[in-house]
Amino acid sequence: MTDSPALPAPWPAPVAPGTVDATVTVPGSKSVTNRGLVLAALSSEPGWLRRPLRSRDTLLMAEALRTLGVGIEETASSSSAGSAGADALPGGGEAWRIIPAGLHGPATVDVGNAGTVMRFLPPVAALADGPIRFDGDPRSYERPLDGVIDALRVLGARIDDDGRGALPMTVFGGGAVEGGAVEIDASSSSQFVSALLLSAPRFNQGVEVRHVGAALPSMPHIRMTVDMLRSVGAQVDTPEAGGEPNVWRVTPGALLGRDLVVEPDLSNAQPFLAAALVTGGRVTIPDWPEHTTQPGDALREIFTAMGGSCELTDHGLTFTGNGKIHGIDVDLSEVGELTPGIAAVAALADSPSTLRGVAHLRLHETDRLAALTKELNELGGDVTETADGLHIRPRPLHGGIFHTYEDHRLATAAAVIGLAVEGVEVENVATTGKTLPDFPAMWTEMLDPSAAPARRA
Ligand SMILES: O=C(O)C1=C[C@@H](OP(=O)(O)O)[C@@H](O)[C@H](O)C1
Ligand SMILES: C=C(OP(=O)(O)O)C(=O)O
Repeated sequence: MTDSPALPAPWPAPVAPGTVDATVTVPGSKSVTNRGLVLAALSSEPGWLRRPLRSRDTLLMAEALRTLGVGIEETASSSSAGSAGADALPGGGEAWRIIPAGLHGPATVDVGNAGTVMRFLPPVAALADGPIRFDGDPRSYERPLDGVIDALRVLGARIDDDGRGALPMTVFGGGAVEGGAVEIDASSSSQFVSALLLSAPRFNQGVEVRHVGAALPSMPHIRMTVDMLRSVGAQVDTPEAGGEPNVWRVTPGALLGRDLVVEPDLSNAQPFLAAALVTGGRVTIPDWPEHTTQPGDALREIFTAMGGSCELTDHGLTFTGNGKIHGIDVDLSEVGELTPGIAAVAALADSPSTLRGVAHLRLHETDRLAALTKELNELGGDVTETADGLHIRPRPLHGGIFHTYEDHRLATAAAVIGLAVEGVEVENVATTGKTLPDFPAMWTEMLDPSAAPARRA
């Protein structure tokens, strides 16, 4: 948890020159893009992903699928336009055309530090032919994967790991997975459940996943998995649809190639909405979906409870701050990825906050509870870790380096603090590239909309 000498100079987080008044177009959802890629790769016909997120996590997913034999091509705006060639991924066509093919090894998958890649792809690899090695950033070795590894073994896959139930590992794909019933403890990550459900239509017997153990976090992300599976023709039984609690069933069957438009990433909208709250200004996020399974939608309620108001219109979601920020006592277990941004706002509030239900954040990109506590306290804050969250007592803060631990959401949280506190410097702001590569420029543009043309020129 120290500075790396190789890192560039920290980014001076700009203090808000006044009340923010901006419209911020947020790129596509990481969670939708990576599910869309996996489902399209497993389909029986080509599909489209429009306005996909292009960030480290999604490019790693695309690259891994290509390594396994899937075609992913950059295209212009419509399906009648020709492909720009398979090597154009990181740049910017408007859509990806995904052409499923026989999945095969030998291959090596770099998961980076992407939970979606390290959890969603091993079941895909088990369906492939040949050995597929999984490796990633040092932190990926520490993030839990046992639920996926153990379940795949029960369902008929062969996996060699070093016995810790974590990366690095090799999946020896046998070209098919028998599937069937399996019990897992997914209390450390909902992504275990999502991972098994996403590939299950291709298992010989489909799957019945039963979660046993402490409460499951991030339920909206499991609903997102179920909705997206159904949208490509899969049959899924869920607890919500009158089934047994904590049991999901997927019937084997072919998946359809679809044309999917990716919603903006509502969790990445968070720092911009927070800017309206913190400065008493107004921020509009275009294309905010009326109905969504994204956890970021909960910000409408959470940030309204902390001050200000929001309105969803044809123009998008407009959040208007009123110059006051109130503390909050809230269970974030369903929306854990919002915790760093809520903690930042809470540190600037007029009363204490308690953020609960997020013990599993200790196993995210970094130990988020420890990192938030340390970094906010080093700026003069008064934050204590609880068994399952944070207690935040606002204090006058001062400037200093905010370390980010290769965690995109720590970096964006620091930028929110910097709006109100002079001299906050964000270490390794480039780590926002995990899900939002353009963050520093978007932030500057939000504070000074006249900067927009220069950036685009
Ligand atoms: O399935 C997904 O896309 C995600 C599920 C959640 O993971 P956990 O359940 O591990 O918190 C969330 O925090 C992560 O950012 C994305
Ligand atoms: C926890 C997160 O990511 P991952 O998909 O790597 O789990 C996150 O984006 O907040």
